[in-house]
Amino acid sequence: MTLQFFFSAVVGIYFFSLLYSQRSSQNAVTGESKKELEKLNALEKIKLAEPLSEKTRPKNLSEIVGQEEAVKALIAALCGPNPQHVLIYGPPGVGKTAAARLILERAKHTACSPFLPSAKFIETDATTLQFDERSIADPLIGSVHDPIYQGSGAYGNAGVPQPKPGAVSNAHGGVLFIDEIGELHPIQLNRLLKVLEDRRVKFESAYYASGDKNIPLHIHKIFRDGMPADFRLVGATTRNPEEIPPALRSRCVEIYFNALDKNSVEKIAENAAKNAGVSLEDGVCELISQFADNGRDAVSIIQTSISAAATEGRKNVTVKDTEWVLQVGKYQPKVIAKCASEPKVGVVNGLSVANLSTGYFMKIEASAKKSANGGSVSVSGIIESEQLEMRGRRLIKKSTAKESVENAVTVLKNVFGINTADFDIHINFPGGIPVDGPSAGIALVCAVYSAVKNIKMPSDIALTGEVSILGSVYAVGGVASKIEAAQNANIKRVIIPRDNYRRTFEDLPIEIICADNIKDVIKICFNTAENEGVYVPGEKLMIASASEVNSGK
Ligand SMILES: Nc1ncnc2c1ncn2[C@@H]1O[C@H](COP(=O)(O)OP(=O)(O)OP(=O)(O)O)[C@@H](O)[C@H]1O
Repeated sequence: MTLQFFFSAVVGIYFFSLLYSQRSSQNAVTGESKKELEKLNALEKIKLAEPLSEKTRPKNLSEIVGQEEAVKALIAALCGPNPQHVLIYGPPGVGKTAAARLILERAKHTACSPFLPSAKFIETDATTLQFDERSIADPLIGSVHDPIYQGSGAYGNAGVPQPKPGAVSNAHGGVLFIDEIGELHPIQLNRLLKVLEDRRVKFESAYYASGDKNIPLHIHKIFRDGMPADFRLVGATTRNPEEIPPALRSRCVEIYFNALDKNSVEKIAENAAKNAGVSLEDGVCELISQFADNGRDAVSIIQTSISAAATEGRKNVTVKDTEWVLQVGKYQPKVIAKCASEPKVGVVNGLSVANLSTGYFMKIEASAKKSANGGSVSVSGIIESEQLEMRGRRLIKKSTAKESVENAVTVLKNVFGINTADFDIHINFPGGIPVDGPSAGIALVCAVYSAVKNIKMPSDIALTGEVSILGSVYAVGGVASKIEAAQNANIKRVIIPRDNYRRTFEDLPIEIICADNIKDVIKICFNTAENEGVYVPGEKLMIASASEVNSGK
């Protein structure tokens, strides 16, 4: 009896002290939490003014400058009754993110759109989405927090696995924007594609048992049916289309954003100042456009100029303010290549393109010296090879420009009977512009032809087109962007492959001439009064008018 009483007393004291320590630790936690909550509320009350970056941001799609076609394509893809997934290509800072943000707002105001007013725009960046092989934490797709990782939380103690939604579920019913989507790990991309297919995320856990009564109903439902993830994907990338996995490309509408021209950069600076409620002295926008490579640079220069003016209590930005910003920011003026005013021997205007959307005007130079030693061909100014990161693989690509030079030399032999072994030929690509070899084909033939024959190449013509070793001219990519680059360089005529011709080119303020064969190209370029008497292959013709050539006469 005494022993029984003793044991009951010990057990009683044990449970009392356990209860007491639980109560006191609960009190301590509640007290600590109260203090933290007060601190958080105090932080919430502190508000700085709206950041300039938000004030200056475009407020609607009409403020997205220089991307009219791309914005039209975005509206078609996302604002109709059946929105599609979209992949946006384009250089950095040209409005891809800004346009994607605004497109959902437009869709919400379109009667036939399935996006509800509450639809969310979830933004994430693939470069910050770390890939976790064990899927313990996956901010993109979501993950299951197994009890072992939850510690002593309520679910952890009860042995309940907890599914955590990722960005794909947070975007349910809205748009998921993934910047730099080309940087996603291949396994992350495969998981994303599966979600696009199923429109929900399926979770698995070794801790889940369908008959476990401890597990709450909502968790049973998630494991059984998956978590909803019906959204439209908008991926943006600065990479080239061929570097993006075909499985992703085939599920998306592909839209191209252009590099911005001088006028667009000026307009962006002007709009940013207007949105910030600041006036600009004449010449500020013009000055910015000489230094800013893209819209982001323009806005950033404007923002700092506004801040500089504000330190003196002004709401107007002067040219001096901006000059100071450019000087302290070590901005360098952009070099905009223009065509030469005089024709020259061996100097040809070429056109190239990056991302299929950014055209470049570039010079190609050739010299040919008589050789007594069997001749030689050398090339300078090109990158010999480039390394591509492609879905986890590293590829080394040989320069296609070098191969094109070899093709051009063969064309001179095969088509024009020129013995190139009589010359030391040097071809130079000045300016460090990326050269897409095949499309420089016809320009290369003209450069070497001009150098070998010692006849001048007109300075107002630019060329793009691939040439076969038998002289046919083949279609190339990015012709519209190349023509735009030619216009900016004050070019008057552009020779393009006939298969690249589009009716819309008729409305351009620049003459577009189509060619099927390299002989046509040589006639157009060299059969000029200035070259009278110089050998030009084929019968001697007057330069055909653009309409004659374009209609194939
Ligand atoms: N075409 C444009 N029209 C209007 N504003 C622009 C344009 N391009 C850039 N901007 C301005 O620059 C800011 C940054 O541009 P944005 O983030 O949209 O570029 P991005 O193309 O998405 O670049 P990145 O690939 O580096 O993310 C925008 O918030 C906007 O203020």
